[in-house]
Amino acid sequence: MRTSIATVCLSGPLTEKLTAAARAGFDGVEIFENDLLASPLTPEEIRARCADLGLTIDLYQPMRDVEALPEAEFARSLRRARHKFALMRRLGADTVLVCSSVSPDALDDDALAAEQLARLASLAQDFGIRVAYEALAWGRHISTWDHAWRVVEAADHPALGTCLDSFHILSRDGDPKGIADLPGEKIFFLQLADAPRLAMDVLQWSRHHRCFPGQGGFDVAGLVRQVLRTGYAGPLSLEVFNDVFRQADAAATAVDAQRSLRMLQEEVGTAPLPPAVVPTGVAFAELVTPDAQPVAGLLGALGFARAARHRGKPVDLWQRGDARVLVNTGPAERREGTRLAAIGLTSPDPAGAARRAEALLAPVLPRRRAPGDAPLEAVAAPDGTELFFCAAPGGDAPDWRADFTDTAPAPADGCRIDHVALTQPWHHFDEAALFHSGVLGLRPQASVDVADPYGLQRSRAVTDDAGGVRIVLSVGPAPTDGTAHAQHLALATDDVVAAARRFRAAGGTLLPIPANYYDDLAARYEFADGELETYRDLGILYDRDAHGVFRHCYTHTVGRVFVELLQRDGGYRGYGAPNAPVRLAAQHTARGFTGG
Ligand SMILES: O=C(O)c1ccc(O)c(O)c1
Ligand SMILES: [Mg+2]
Repeated sequence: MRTSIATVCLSGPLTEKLTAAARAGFDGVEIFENDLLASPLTPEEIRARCADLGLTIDLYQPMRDVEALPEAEFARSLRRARHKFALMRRLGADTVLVCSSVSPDALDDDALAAEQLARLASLAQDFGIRVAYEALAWGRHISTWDHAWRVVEAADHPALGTCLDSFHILSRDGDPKGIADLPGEKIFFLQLADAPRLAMDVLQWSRHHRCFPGQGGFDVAGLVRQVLRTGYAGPLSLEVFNDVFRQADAAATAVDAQRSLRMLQEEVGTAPLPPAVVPTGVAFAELVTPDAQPVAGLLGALGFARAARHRGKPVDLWQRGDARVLVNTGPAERREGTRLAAIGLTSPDPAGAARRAEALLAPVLPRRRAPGDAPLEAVAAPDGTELFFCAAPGGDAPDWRADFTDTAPAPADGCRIDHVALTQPWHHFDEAALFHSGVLGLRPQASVDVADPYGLQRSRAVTDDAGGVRIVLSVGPAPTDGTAHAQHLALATDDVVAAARRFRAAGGTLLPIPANYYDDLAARYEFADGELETYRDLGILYDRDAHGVFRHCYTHTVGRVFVELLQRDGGYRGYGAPNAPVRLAAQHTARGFTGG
């Protein structure tokens, strides 16, 4: 199906919005009146620009407070409309959106609304224009899709149809079932938006918190399926009012938007995608650093050994048990300090995983192959993290480890990468969750808010069902210090107490946790003799859920990166979220002597 996006979704001047929409692969746009009013281009120039970019203007909007008015006022509506229709001819737009009146002067009179909308449609018809009537969820008298439809049906004018907007329908818990019975040719337009479930005034919710389908809590696909049953043949158009998108880079937002529509189309069956290939494990995490020494110190104290060296690049493989960390000191990587730059994901079908990623607009990375290197497929996540799709060892596909030589034995124990936590740039959070779930086929978990001493941190994990891959995405308060950019690598061990002691004995610094935390723990849980004292001594944090127990502690930070040592017992599923405020505060306190 054709895809369209409202200019209100994107930041910047109109021309930048149009360029971003076209580059991301949209077929058309809805032009918001304010974007046109603020543009130095004439309507003819805007029309030409759209044509050059291969975009159609699918909708012009909105006209407000038009219908169910006393006659003298309605005459003024018609006068306004005549101007707008003349403008639309210059633009080359043939559908106008009229939203249900919010005017205190509007009368609660469906027959009058129908009669006046028919007169408006007659005028529109003279200009070759169609009127799409939409119920705003906060409309004064008409606020539901079925009410708007009844008025359109009563008006019975060929140039009058309805516009369905998923936000207005689903925010009111409207039942979209009856939509399938509408005549498809009378649905003149379909606007799509998702939103998180929030208990707030519906107008504020709509104007500030809409998001792209798949990023909120609405069943947008269910609604689209109903609409498709009618034979609706117009575009799928995104109309998202969102405070973050208004400020974010338009090009990235447009890609995020198009990705969400592609996933939606896959879900409703109108445009298939290469199937998701869910990764089964973390093959490696890659740190890039200008200075190998502090990283080697950290990994060495954690019990890792340098197990191999890349044949052609300054990259070392450090390993402990099943946890593998690449340390890259290549010259091109040195500018940004120590950071977690890449994740290798074990994939049952690396080429298939890359095909899906590409179909979902992930930038495909050059393979940067030296002669003889394993041809690794790689794409970039929205935050720039490189994701490598690695074949499982022992199969037919090339093994990334074949590129490494000087192999030495690594300590064999139960250590593995439990999760990788990546702080997202603030405007990429929803995009990141959609990317990791849609592109990688990982399941998004509930979003949690955690208090940081200087703001609020939101975080959300995406995981495979078996727990082989867990990526924790978070977005923090405005960057005031290093904690806002922090990334971490969480290592699961069979004995976190032993791992913490070993780390400290080897010269590592564990994040000190305030005594008050342990006094509170003592109040909440019963511990065996000496247990709590051990945790207090090592800075180990403790949590329980319905399944089991979680114990974890944190190392000092190198560059942007720190390591969490953890032990999951009895099938504990979370990440110790109740402890996160204490950890964040401790990291703020500790910075300065961490060497970060
Ligand atoms: O918030 C509004 O006013 C508004 C305007 C036009 C729309 O299509 C819409 O869904 C909302
Ligand atoms: Mg709308």
